[in-house]
Amino acid sequence: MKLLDILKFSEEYLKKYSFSKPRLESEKIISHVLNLERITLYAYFDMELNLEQKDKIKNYLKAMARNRLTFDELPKEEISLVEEKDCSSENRELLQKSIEYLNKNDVKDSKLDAEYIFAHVLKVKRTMLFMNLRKEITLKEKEEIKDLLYKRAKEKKPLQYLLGEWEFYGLPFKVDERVLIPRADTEILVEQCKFILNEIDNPKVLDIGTGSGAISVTLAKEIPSAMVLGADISTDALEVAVENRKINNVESNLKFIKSDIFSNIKDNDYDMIISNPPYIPKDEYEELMPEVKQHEPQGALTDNGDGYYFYKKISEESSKYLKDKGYLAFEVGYNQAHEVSQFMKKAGFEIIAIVNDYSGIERVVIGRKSGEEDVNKIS
Ligand SMILES: C[S@@+](CC[C@H](N)C(=O)[O-])C[C@H]1O[C@@H](n2cnc3c(N)ncnc32)[C@H](O)[C@@H]1O
Repeated sequence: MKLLDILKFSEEYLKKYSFSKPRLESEKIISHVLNLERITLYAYFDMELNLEQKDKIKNYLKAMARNRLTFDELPKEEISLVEEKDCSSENRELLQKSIEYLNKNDVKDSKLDAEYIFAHVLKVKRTMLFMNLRKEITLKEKEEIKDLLYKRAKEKKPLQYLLGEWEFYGLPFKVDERVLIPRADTEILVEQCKFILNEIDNPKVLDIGTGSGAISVTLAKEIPSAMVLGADISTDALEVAVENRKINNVESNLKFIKSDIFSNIKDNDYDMIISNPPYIPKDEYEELMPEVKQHEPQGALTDNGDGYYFYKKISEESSKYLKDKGYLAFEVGYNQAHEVSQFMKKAGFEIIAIVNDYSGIERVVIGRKSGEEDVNKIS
């Protein structure tokens, strides 16, 4: 398109919006974009405009029409919006190449992971990424993206550790290699426990193997009247849990304690004991994908045995720490629900719910301690 054509187009456009001097306004826009004196424009009528110049002129026209303002009246913010180089296509291409790189390196959710990495570096929400691709990605940001992509593709570092944070039950959690990454399955455990705890006045809850504090923090946040104690054998994990307590502002009703299962637990009046313990059998642990095996803490994943050590131990000892009719709630691994229920029944718990996860796998087992009367009946 030649300069004269764009001048005519611009004049017609402004006429449609009833601008009083459409020709003059058009000349002002064009001379500004081409960095020419307005009175010399006629000498360049045959000049071909490039795509960027044409886009800029059109964007000025749109801004003037939208705001009902002349070129001289446009506010600074509108001008900088138009002047900003639109890097969308360049940035989309970079994103696409990044997805392909992750794909080639066997990263399963390559598209999602690349989008999360871009959003993290550009400091925007992933859902808002595409609206934020106009701006130029700086060299420093590109280097950061490259580094994260490499770690994800070659070192198989989980996305959550790369980002340093992850959402659980809609709440923000700091995560790093000191703790297990909170899983969506565990949200089902939290949801079920919440239903029960909401029916109890000022419930007292113990979370064994608290890790990042995902379960403890969420329950303390969701049920402000609850008093929650999160226990873990790992000092490293407890440090992260303390940070997450602060991030989520639940310091008043959540405490943490270092404890080897019940070794440091003193109170015997809990309304509920919850645990998502290490439940992967040793032989299955060896087969885990590199993301999990090489990066997540081994002590959070496996009991180095048949996978039932913690269920058995916690079931046997929980009664001492629970009120009568108190609850014991477990997250369980694939095919473990039946065996875990047996341990719980043997220890005097009535199974009140077995809940499936989103894939239809039995994921949560909840039991209730028999009251004194029931215990008498059994004995
Ligand atoms: C599967 S992770 C669960 C983490 C967190 N509760 C969650 O659901 O995301 C198990 C946790 O149990 C802890 N753990 C392992 N052995 C333990 C023990 N003997 N006593 C207490 N906690 C233990 C690990 O350090 C780890 O944080």
